[in-house]
Amino acid sequence: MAASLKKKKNVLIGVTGSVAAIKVPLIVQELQKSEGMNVEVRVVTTERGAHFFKPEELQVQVYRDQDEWQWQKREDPVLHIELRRWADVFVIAPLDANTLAKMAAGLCDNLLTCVVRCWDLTKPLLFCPAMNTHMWNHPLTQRHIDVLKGFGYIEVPCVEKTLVCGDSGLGAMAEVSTIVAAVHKSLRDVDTLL
Ligand SMILES: CC(C)(CO)[C@@H](O)C(=O)NCCC(=O)N/C=C\S
Repeated sequence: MAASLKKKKNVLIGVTGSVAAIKVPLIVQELQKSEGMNVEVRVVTTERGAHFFKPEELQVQVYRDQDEWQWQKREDPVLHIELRRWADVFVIAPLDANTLAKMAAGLCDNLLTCVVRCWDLTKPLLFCPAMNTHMWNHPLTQRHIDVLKGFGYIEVPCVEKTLVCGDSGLGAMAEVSTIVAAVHKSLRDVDTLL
């Protein structure tokens, strides 16, 4: 069946303030290809995340904190609720240490963490940690990751690399191909569930 006839799947990509966000344009491109699937991609970024890529170059809808404050009157939509309804899958790539901690504690002080805080736990939420090795090795990291996995969120584990700051070790975001494959798997799993 032609991809266009397949049921459209909506993928929301969350972007936070790790230097790995330089890979976001690649992730978007690969997900838009998605052979044999009809995938629509949108992006929600934190202000720190937007530092690492040019939202206007992505050719997809990119939501930022200020978009939440277009709300003026009672009947206006609430953006983080609209995004939770729209998305079939939510993949946060990269997930920096700060937003990891916020998610584990239920903080929701920006658009991205508000979508997380109201997320429909019957839909897949994938997270791709990315941080300096010394941050990764702090015991808080695994403690927070275990909390997220306790909610049923799916970890796409970081990998060992010589990081941009010169440190070597764990903390690098998973490869783009790994992230895309994990999203495709969760989309197929959602299909079999429905
Ligand atoms: C940027 C990329 C993808 C290049 O291969 C890789 O170094 C990475 O995932 N880094 C994320 C770790 C990080 O945020 N380091 C911050 C200070 S060292």
